[in-house]
Amino acid sequence: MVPPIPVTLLTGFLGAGKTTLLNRLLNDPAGGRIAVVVNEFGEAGLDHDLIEEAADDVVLMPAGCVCCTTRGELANTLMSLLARRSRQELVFDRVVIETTGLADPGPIYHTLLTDRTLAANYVLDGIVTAVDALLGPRTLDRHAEAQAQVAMADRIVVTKRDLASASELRALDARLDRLNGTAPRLWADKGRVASGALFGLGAARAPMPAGQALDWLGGGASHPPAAPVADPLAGLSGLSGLAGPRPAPLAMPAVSHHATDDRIVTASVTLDTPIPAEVFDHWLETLVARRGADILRSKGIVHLEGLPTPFVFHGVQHLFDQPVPLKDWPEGDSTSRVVIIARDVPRATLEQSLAMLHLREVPGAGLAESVDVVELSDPAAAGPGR
Ligand SMILES: Nc1nc2c(ncn2[C@@H]2O[C@H](COP(=O)(O)OP(=O)(O)OP(=O)(O)O)[C@@H](O)[C@H]2O)c(=O)[nH]1
Repeated sequence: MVPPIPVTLLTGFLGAGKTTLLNRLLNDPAGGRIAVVVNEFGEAGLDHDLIEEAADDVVLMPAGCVCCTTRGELANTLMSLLARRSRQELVFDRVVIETTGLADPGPIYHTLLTDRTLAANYVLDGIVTAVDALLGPRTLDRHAEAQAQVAMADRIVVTKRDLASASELRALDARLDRLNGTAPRLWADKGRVASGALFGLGAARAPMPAGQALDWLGGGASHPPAAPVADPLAGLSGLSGLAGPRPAPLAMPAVSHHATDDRIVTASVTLDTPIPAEVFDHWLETLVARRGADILRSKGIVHLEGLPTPFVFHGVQHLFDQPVPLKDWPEGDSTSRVVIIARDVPRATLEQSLAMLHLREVPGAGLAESVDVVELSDPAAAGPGR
């Protein structure tokens, strides 16, 4: 079977430096040959004009925002890329979709997953979000889209470092920690990042080594990108936001106290014993049914009862890619770890939901209500996350 083509979603607010980054990525040998999908916002087609290399491999989509008005168009564009590839008119190993600054990555991911032909031929490699070191904080104050782009990211690239003071950089760093403590962070110098740092992020569907999965699940904020985790157990325990049996060298960031960032909340759980499959399914179904639209990212390494190795799962909003089996997992280790990043869901609600994973069987109606349903089903309860 031909392996699916990895797709990178390059997102970030207007002017954050996406095109500058993309121009560098096109020259990164680690990326192989890259087909680029960009879209015009307005009529200028500015991005297209700015992309210097690989002109034949750049596909310009019609005007409109890639996340909503042109979802069908995006599907058509990706299909046309496939057709041109099979006719050997285009040769490429991966696709980068540069979204407009206002785009929410969720619907694009939706397109990739739900169109049967696209899903068979493409797989999301990762979401890369550019954040402007100088203007980023103000943008985050004002635009929920910018917060969502950060919260959903697998990698955050801070751009224009040369324009910000050391204290501004520290403040931004702390803020990004709060919005997304699980995505490794790097700095781009006029678009330059370490070779390969933005590709092969682990969301792609392939058996994944344990260390890589842990890195993907979140090694904590770091720049340069986090080194592979030498001791998978240490990495895993360190990601827990809850008290665990092991020390937590990479503790989850504290919940934001900034007024606007309070809308984005991360909660996580670590479990030492395998989870009954029905409990896991029930938990996920309940969460998605009640809060699917508010779940920006969910990811985890999950050890189910009766299975020899854990698998990696990840989702954007209510959509989930195929679970990926993990290889090289330490024998005898049954640790599971699940992280949820949500918007407008109280932290206590997320933690209550995650607590369901400790159950040994699917709760009956009475227990379900006491554990999660009351909170989860009550949108009025969704105030600023705590
Ligand atoms: N000083 C400085 N300027 C940068 C850096 N990276 C990008 N820029 C500048 O920032 C401006 C915006 O960069 P773009 O790459 O066009 O940003 P974009 O996110 O693609 O912009 P839109 O497509 O309009 O959303 C350009 O003038 C870049 O030259 C950097 O590291 N330092």
